[in-house]
Amino acid sequence: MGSPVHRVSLGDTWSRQMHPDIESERYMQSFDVERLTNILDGGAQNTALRRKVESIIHSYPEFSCKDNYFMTQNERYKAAMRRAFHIRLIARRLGWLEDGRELGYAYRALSGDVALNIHRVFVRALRSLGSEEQIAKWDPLCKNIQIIATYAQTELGHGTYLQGLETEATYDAATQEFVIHSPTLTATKWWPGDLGRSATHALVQAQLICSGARRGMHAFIVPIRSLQDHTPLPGIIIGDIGPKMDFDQTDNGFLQLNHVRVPRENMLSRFAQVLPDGTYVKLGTAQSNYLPMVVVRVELLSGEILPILQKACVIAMRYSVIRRQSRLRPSDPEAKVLDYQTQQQKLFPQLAISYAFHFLAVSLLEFFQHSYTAILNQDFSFLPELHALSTGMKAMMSEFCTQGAEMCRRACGGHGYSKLSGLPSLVTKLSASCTYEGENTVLYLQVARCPAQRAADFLCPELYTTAWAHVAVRLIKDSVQHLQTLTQSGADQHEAWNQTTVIHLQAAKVHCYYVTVKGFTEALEKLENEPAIQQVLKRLCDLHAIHGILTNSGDFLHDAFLSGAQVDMARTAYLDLLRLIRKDAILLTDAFDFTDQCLNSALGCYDGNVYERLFQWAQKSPTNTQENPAYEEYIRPLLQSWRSKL
Ligand SMILES: CCCCCCC/C=C/C(=O)SCCNC(=O)CCNC(=O)[C@H](O)C(C)(C)COP(=O)(O)OP(=O)(O)OC[C@H]1O[C@@H](n2cnc3c(N)ncnc32)[C@H](O)[C@@H]1OP(=O)(O)O
Ligand SMILES: Cc1cc2nc3c(=O)[nH]c(=O)nc-3n(C[C@H](O)[C@H](O)[C@H](O)COP(=O)(O)OP(=O)(O)OC[C@H]3O[C@@H](n4cnc5c(N)ncnc54)[C@H](O)[C@@H]3O)c2cc1C
Repeated sequence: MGSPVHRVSLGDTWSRQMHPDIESERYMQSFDVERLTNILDGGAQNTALRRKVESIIHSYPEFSCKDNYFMTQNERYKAAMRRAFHIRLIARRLGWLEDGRELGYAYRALSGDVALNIHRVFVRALRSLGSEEQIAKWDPLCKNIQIIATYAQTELGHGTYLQGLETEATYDAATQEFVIHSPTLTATKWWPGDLGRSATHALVQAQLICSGARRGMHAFIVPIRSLQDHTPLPGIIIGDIGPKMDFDQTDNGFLQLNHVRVPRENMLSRFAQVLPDGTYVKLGTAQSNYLPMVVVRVELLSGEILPILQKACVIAMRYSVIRRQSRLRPSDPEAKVLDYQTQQQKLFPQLAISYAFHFLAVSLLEFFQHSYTAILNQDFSFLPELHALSTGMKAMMSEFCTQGAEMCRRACGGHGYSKLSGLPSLVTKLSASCTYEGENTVLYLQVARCPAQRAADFLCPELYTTAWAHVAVRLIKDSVQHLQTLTQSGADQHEAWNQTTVIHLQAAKVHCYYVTVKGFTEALEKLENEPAIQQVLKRLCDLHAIHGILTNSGDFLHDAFLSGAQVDMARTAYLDLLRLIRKDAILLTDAFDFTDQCLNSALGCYDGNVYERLFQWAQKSPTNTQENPAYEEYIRPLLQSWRSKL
C-alpha cells in the first residue's frame, strides 16, 4: 500500500510573528499607507465600512475559500453556491442593498468566488432595457432570489457578431405571445453563466420578427426551469458546456428553445415595443439594446478585472522580499530578489498600471453614471462616447491586467506555478476577461471606428502626455489615411476596413494607453494636498508613461518626434525610477489593503511566512491522505518486475 504522508506538525509559532525581511520593508514609511488606502477607497469612511464588511464575511466559515485549490469542479460550484446563499441571508439580515457598498465590499472580499454572477448581469440588463412596469415586476423576484436568471446572448455560432444571432422571437398576434425558437444547432445559446444547472429564467437576446419584418436583437424573459422541482420546462433543452480553463465556480451552460411561448409583456420594452396587433414601435436607437454590454463592461473594470491585478502585485511583491536567491556581491548574504533590477522591471510596471487603471476606472465611472442616467431618459447623445470608452478600457485593462498577472506569476519562480500561491487562478480568471463581455480585438476596433475628431477631444498634451498624444494622433490619422487610400482606389468599404484593421488596432491601443497616461496625470493634480502620496504616485505615473514609450519606442522614433538620444534619456529616467520606487514597493501594495483570506495565497500573506504556509497548505492536499490509486495496479508490479531482473 502506498503509505500516505505522515502529517508533520510545524507548530504555528511562526503564524504569530512577522518575517523580519518584510518587517524591515515597513520600518521607513515615506508616505502614510493608511491615507493612500483611504484615497483608493474614496475616503476614510469607505475604508472603515469595507473593513467592517470584510470582518463580517471572514467570520463565517461558509465563506472560506481556503480549500478551493483542492476542490473538484462540482465542489467548487457547490461552495460558490453556498457563498451566494449565505451572502444573501446576511445581506437581508443586515439590510445591505443589492447595489449598495456593503455587497460590493463583500464580493471583493470573496474575490468573485460566489455563484450567480450572471444573475447580477441579468438585473443590470433588466434595469437597462426594461420598462418601469417590467422592472417593478421582475426586480424584486431577482432581489429575493425567487427566480435565478441568466443573460443568454451568445450562441454556439455567434458571440461577437450580434446581427448574426439566429434565435428567433416571432410575434403571434392571435395569442399576443412571442414564439422563441432555436432554428439551427448554431442558434443554441452557449456560454451564459448560471445557465448550466442554476437558472430558472433567462434573458434571451433574439432576432425579433413581427409585422412580417425582422427588427434586430431584442431581449425576452423566458422561464426555463420549473420553480417547483427545477426540471427543464417544455421545449427547453439545457445543460452545462463542460470543463473550462477556469471559472469552475460558474455553471456556464447551453440552451435550445423549441417553439417556447412567452407573453407579449416579456419583451423588455424601454427602447422598443410590440403593440397587441403586432405593430412595432421603436423608442430608442438601433444600438439601444446593446446598452447592457456597456453597463457590465464598466462595472467589470473596477469590480472584477483590476482587483485581480492588484492582488497579483501584492502577492509577487511580498514574496519578492522574502525570497532570497543568489548574491549581489560574492561577500554579501543572499539577496532579496526584489533587489535585482530585472525583478523590479518585471513588477513595478504592473504596480504602476494597477494605480493608473484605478484612477482611470474612477473617472470612467463618473462619466458613466452621468451618461447612463441620460440614456435611460432617452437622451442618447452620450452613448457613442460611452460605448467607445467602455469598449476601449475593457479591452485594454483586461489585456494589460492578464499580461501583468502572468508577469507577477512568473516573477515568483517555481512557487508561482503552485496553485497555493494564488497566482495561477488569478491569471486564468483574468484570461477569461479578454473574451467575455466582448472579445478584445473586436472591442479595440470599436474604438478605432470613432471619428478622429473625437480622439482629438482627448488630446490635452502635458509632459510625456504630449509624446503619447502625438503618436496617438499620428497613428489614428495614418489608419484613416490607409482606409481612404484603399476606398479611393476602388476597394469597397468593408474590404478596405478589413485590410486596414491591423493598423486601426494599433492606433486604438496607443490611443487607449494615452488615455490611461492622461487620466493618471489628471488624478495626480487632485492630490496637491497630499504631497508625500502625490510624489510616490507620480513616480508610478512617470514609470507607466515611460514604460510604454520604451516598449513602443519605434512609434516615437518613427517621425523623429523623439530622437534616439531622447529615448536613451527616457531609459535612464526609467531605471532611476525603478530604484526610487523600490523602497516604497511593499507599502504601495499594502495600500490595496487585501486581507490574507481574500488573497488566499501562501506566498502573499501580510506576515511573509511563505515557506511555513506552503508546507502546511501542501499537506492539506487530499492526495496526501488518500491511498495511492496507482500503487497496486502499476507501481508495485513495475517495481517487482524491475527487482526480478536484478
Ligand atoms: C466574477 C466574474 C464575472 C464575469 C461575468 C462575465 C459575464 C459575461 C457576459 C457576456 O459575455 S454577455 C455577451 C457579451 N457579448 C458581447 O459583448 C458582444 C461583443 N460584440 C460586439 O459588441 C459587436 O462587435 C458589436 C459592437 C455589437 C458589433 O456591432 P454590429 O455587428 O452591429 O456592427 P457595428 O457596425 O460594429 O456596430 C453598429 C453600431 O452600433 C454601435 N455599437 C456597437 N456596440 C454598441 C454598444 N454596446 N453600445 C452602443 N453602441 C454600440 C457601433 O458604434 C456602431 O455605431 P455607428 O458607428 O454605426 O454609429
Ligand atoms: C468565461 C466566459 C463567460 C461568459 N459568459 C457569458 C454570458 O454570461 N452570457 C453570454 O451571452 N455570453 C457569455 N460569454 C460569451 C462571450 O461573450 C463570447 O465568447 C465573446 O463575446 C466572444 O465571442 P465569440 O466567442 O463568438 O468569439 P469570436 O468572435 O468567434 O472570436 C474568435 C476570433 O475571431 C475574431 N473576430 C471576430 N469578429 C471579428 C471582426 N469583426 N474583426 C476582426 N476579428 C474578429 C476575434 O478577434 C477572435 O480572435 C462568456 C464567455 C466566457 C469565456
